[in-house]
Amino acid sequence: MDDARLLLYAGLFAVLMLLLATLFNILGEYSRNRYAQQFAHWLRLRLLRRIVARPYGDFLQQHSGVLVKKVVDDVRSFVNDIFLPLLDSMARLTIILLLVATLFLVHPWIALGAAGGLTLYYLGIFRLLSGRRRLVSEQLKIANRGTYLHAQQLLGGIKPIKVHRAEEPFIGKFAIHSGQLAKYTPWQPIYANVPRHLIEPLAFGGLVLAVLICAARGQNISAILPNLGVIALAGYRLLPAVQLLYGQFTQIGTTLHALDEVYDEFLVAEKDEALDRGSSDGFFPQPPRLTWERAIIVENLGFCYPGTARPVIQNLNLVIPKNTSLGIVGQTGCGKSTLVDLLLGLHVPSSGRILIDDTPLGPGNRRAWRGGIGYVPQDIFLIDDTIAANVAFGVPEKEIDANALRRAAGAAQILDFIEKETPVGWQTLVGERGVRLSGGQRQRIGLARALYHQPDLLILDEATSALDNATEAEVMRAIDNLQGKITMIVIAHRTRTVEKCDARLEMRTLRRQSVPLLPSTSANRILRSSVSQT
Ligand SMILES: Nc1ncnc2c1ncn2[C@@H]1O[C@H](COP(=O)(O)OP(=O)(O)OP(=O)(O)O)[C@@H](O)[C@H]1O
Repeated sequence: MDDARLLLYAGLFAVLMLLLATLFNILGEYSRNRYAQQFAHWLRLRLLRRIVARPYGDFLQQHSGVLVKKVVDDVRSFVNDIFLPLLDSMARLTIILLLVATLFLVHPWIALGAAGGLTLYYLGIFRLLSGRRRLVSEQLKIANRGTYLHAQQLLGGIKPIKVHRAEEPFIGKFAIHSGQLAKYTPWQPIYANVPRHLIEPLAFGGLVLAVLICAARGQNISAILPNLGVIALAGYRLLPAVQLLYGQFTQIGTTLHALDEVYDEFLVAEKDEALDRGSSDGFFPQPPRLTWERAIIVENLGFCYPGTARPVIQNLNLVIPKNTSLGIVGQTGCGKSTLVDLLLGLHVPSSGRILIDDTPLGPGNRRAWRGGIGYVPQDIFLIDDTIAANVAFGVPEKEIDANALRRAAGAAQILDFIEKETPVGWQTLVGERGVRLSGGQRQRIGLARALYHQPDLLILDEATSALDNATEAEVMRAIDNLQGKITMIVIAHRTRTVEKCDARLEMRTLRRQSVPLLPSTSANRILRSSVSQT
């Protein structure tokens, strides 16, 4: 084989090797990123399940924007700015150890000196800046929360904000946090790169100084040149690797707030009592609905919201026989919706209990209990989807029963509107929170949703308040048709809305806790008497 051919083969082999190395690099990078993103997906889901499994009361304490940020932004930040750099650091550390080991074989003292010097230098600067890094991390945590919270508040409440011409104050609140983000984020790369900026002149100056000292001592410079060459080569190979490792640790340090946010959520959810039992593993079973024959019995029920000293309900006793209706009236703020939330198993009573026949309502059976309840709240929550999806709420699209939809919509007096007045009938999109519907239409869709699953117990919390007199009369007629067939609890401000109910409970606002509440003349008795009247 002549020289030219040998050269050609060698060249081709070298190019092939380079291509292979590039391919491995690309594959390695893809696998690493894929692994990290799969981990992020797993973490997001797990975190979301944990959050959703928390008791309803917890959601009254925390803004949903902050929870959304945890699931979306903090997990992304944790994986991209902590987890991936940690993975990289392992690889980087291996390279550094290999370089030092190679150098050790060539020149042990120089290897030890370089390793020791660099370690001391980087550790020193890392420690020196630790306070600043913590501060930046803390400020970024607050600013991140603030931007999410205020953006959500501004865009979620756009109607009243426009009407009250309050755009600027709301944008101003957002701007404060956004400004903090802009102020503290640029420090992240600065802290990461400070040692690099310093070490280059330091290292070069050190080499020059070594040469000058040798020259001053009259040593032969050419004798130390090989050593200096080894030092320069070590520095040339080692420095970028050490610098990258340092940069990654610094990035981790300034993003620790994301880890805090994710970790805190797991800590809260880890506490057994903080989880909705039955979904404590983060999965939500769908047990068959609870069957009951006789009555819902409320025994000495008391409830006080967490963090408040004043009970909203105290010593309440009540029997709601199956297939009867109970009307609840009372002045605003007296606890009607709270009582309903207790009956729905959303709050845990502070005292007393609720029995379904003889079974106390509790963590073990509340999902089964809710399976048989149709509930129409004061504010109907509509998803940005079709009318069909909103009525069948939570039923997968393919499993939606068209007959059940029509039956429920008919009873809620909304069938004609859906089928004759909307552009594409059941497939019409309602817009974010149902903005394309009137208040009355939203309420009737809410009622249809409650009736879709043919509940055993129908709870209407001011369900007809947004309807005009004629429509309310129509809806009430439909509801009255259910009298005697299912159990109903009807909350209303207007007494005439509940006049056809079998029993009526008049609730009153409780006074201060120190005053003995509900003696024989208070709401309990009114309730008992009104129930026993029927
Ligand atoms: N999450 C909460 N934390 C603390 N207190 C609360 C909470 N929710 C409601 N309250 C208080 O509990 C009391 C009862 O509220 P609830 O909503 O049950 O009244 P309501 O009778 O349904 O009123 P309305 O007729 O106006 O709907 C009120 O004084 C209210 O301020």
